[in-house]
Amino acid sequence: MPPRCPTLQGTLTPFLYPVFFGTSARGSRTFFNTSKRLNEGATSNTDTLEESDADISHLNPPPSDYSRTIFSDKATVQLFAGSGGHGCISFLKEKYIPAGPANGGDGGSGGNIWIQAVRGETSLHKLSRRNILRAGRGKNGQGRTRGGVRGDDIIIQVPVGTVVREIERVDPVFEAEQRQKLEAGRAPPREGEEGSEEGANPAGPWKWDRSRWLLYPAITPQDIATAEFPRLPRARRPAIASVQVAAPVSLDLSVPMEKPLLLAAGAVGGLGNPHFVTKEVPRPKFATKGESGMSITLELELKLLADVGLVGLPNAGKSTLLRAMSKSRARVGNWAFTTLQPNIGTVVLDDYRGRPASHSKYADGEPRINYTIADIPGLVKDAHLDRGLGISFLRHVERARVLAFVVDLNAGDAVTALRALWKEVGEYERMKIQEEQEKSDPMVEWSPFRSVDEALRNQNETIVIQSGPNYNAPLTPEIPSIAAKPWFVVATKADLPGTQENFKALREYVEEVSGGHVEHPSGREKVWEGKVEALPISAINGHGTRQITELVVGLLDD
Ligand SMILES: Nc1nc2c(ncn2[C@@H]2O[C@H](COP(=O)(O)OP(=O)(O)OP(=O)(O)O)[C@@H](O)[C@H]2O)c(=O)[nH]1
Ligand SMILES: [Mg+2]
Repeated sequence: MPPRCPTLQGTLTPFLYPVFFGTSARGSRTFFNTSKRLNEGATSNTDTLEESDADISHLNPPPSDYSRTIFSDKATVQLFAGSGGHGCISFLKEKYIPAGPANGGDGGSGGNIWIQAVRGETSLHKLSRRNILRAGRGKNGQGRTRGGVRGDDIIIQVPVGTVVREIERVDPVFEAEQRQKLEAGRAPPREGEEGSEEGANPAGPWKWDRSRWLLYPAITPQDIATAEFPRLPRARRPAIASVQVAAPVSLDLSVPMEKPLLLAAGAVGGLGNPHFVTKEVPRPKFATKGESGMSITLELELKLLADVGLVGLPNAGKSTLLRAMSKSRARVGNWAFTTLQPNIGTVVLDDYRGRPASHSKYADGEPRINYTIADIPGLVKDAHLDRGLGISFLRHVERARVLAFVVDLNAGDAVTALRALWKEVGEYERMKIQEEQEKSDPMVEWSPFRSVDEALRNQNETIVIQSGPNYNAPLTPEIPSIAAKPWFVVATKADLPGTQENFKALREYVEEVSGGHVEHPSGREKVWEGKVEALPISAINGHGTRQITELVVGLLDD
């Protein structure tokens, strides 16, 4: 493993504050030497870029250079799995066989709905605009025992980092199963008492159920009245339903998926008339209709997965920093709330032009070639009381592995700003824990009486109080506390005059926090115990960004 942030003390942007680092000439040599050592002779493209002011026009861009991306991090969608096609009523008819046997095919099953987290997607805006997604309906069966064609499937592709929660589910097959169970357990009617409203005697004969049976077109109303139907087949599920995500859906899609996951299986098709051939009824003039597809309402929430999350007050210079470190074209402006939605930038460590620019490795041993930074709208004081844009955007940095607190050295006391930021982060965490607790509070399941009769007999009303979390598949991994994440402070606008004192005070404060001499700004007990760095930078000139990369790579490797 490479030494973590090897000579950070010696390389702390000496060109910004030479006073802190001895003479400027010695300081800059140290910087280049360190870079050389770190890169082991790598082509110093980045060095030259960073140290010269040649290509910094993109850091203070004209409005034409902003990219405007459509972004949405929340969506509620209603999914309809495909209904099954109807069975067919048909009879063989050939030259010398005028009235042959039944040969109607079964209906095709409805389309399934899948979900897959993929790398290319970055936002949920397509889903939030659609709202309703319907898989294809299965086609009806045909004569000559030809089955209906399956309905078209839908694959919902979402960005990596999407959390999916179920809000509502209507599953006709489940309801039919419950009804059948209920009927099976029902006490036989007492003497002199009428049967149920369906008039179904368990032993038959059964009457026509309009919603389930399909009749031969030539059948007359008299035929229907007198005809006896066989018992309705049980509600069926397709075989693929066995791999369906267990209800209620609760998924955390935090890695790209090779194969999609089945959310809702399409319903099975109806049965053709050959299924109902008996000795008494050799030519049945009925078939069953396809099952109706289930519908699920899902709430999707995107929590961006970046390695570094930038947390700062509005106008602190977060977006400029992102532009300085990556190819992001985030909007920059000298007013608060320039950024209205999160931006992600990728810092390339290895541009494949020479030897690798870092010896950093991912957990699986692969060399790290880049890392990502998330820039979010600025937090204001009392953001947790819904001031400014609120703290909802913090969920995008909540999952970042490293937090970078961006403090403007030219906007008042930097220590106060840093403490205010930590306070908002702490409030966000407190609210989140409270929300999680509410979610896992006991749920009451209540199935009411279905008829006056049941109420009089006091049957079938059940109240089940489930204890513990109601999600039986809690895929959401345990997220470590935000205060336990590695963090550092980026002090921006260090190029402006009169910022030195402010930075000095900030650095002293941060050192005291690291040494445990003052209370951690989050006010929490369990906090990250590493050494907190404060890096002075001038993002607008591209100065000091390399130190951030060195520090981040070291922290990511830990
Ligand atoms: N002098 C100087 N100005 C800077 C520096 N970094 C950013 N600025 C300026 O500060 C202003 C705000 O920069 P932004 O990057 O838009 O700030 P932000 O934190 O993203 O702001 P919001 O998105 O509104 O939260 C812009 O006018 C930048 O040009 C710096 O290092 N030095
Ligand atoms: Mg911004």
